[in-house]
Amino acid sequence: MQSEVGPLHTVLLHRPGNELKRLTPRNNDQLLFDAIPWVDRAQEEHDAFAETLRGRGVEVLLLHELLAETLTDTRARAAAVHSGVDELKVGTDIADTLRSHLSSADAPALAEVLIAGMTFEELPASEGQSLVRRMHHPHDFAIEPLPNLLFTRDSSAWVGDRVAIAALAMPARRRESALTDLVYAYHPRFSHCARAYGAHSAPVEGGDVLLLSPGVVAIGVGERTTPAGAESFARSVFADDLAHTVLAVPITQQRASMHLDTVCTMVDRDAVVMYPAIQDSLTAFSLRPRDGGIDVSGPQPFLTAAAEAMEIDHLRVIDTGLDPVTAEREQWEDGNNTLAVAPGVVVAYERNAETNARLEEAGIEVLRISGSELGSGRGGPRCMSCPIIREVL
Ligand SMILES: NC(=O)NCCC[C@H](N)C(=O)O
Repeated sequence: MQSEVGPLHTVLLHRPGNELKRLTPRNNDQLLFDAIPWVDRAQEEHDAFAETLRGRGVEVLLLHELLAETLTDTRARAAAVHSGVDELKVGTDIADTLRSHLSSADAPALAEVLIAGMTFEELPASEGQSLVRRMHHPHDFAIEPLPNLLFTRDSSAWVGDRVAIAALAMPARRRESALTDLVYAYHPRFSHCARAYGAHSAPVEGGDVLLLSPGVVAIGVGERTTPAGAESFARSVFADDLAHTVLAVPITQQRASMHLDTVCTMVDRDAVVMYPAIQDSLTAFSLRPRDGGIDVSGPQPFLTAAAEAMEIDHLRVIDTGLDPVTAEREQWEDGNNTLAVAPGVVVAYERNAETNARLEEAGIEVLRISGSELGSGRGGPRCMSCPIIREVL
């Protein structure tokens, strides 16, 4: 994977399932959703998203299916049971009960529990009633559900022929990368894939990683990816010879711009769609390998640093030309979060009518999908997809 826009060959999605049914007005903030999605409709929207990609010749892999296949491997099962049970949270008695329950579940059932979680009420009956079980509300989670698994972009990201397992910043999402890690480690399809970064490193989330051109990676640093994460990610891609320049891009630490791809995504070889409010203020530090270390220069304007590193005259910005209120509304609804399936062809939420119209005026083909329910987790087509293979441009 060397770019954001090379013809998309294979992508990893997660069709939302029962984990979304765990969301309530009491837990949605902690689980990073802004509303309570209508699950059947979210699934329909997601199916239509997958069909749009298949219609363009893209091979769609579904994470739940891959995980169930992975868990037929006994080593993967052992690691999965280990990662699913938090002994500090449930105490030793329940941890033992849970481990033996999960160890005896078949692969699809185990995959389902690891994704949808388990409440104390759903725990298998055991002898006696431990203090932990008696003091927890029956609807509290013994295993937390993973509703944000839908956003496959964030828990792993491919750079070149290597996969980076993200180190996720938010507690509600940390367990996601344990599952993607298992799939890449034990699923036969990935048995030969090499790693670029590890889940036990400083926080880096895939939504912050943009492959601007072969050898040039931009990393947003803000609410999720930390400066230390960007630095160690750069060290890792330099060591593996996957990049010659990493741009570390400070973004505002707030929910509306939680990842770099919420304000800027590539729509063509030399073009981005960008939230107008940040266009002039976005900056970047340029990191390059030097003498076994890292040389840091800047900061300079992001567009200048990007064009220089990409060796192009300038990076075209699709000037969405929106009034500030419309721009803010459409940015919040992931108007800037497009997924390119080929240079100049992107998938976007239909609701961002004005941004999409401006993309089309600039010559970009827009494949519209509906996302009224999918968007309640605050993520668009790019967030909901992890490209695995793109053709080289
Ligand atoms: N790349 C992205 O921007 N992903 C969207 C993640 C949304 C999710 N609810 C989160 O807060 O992490």
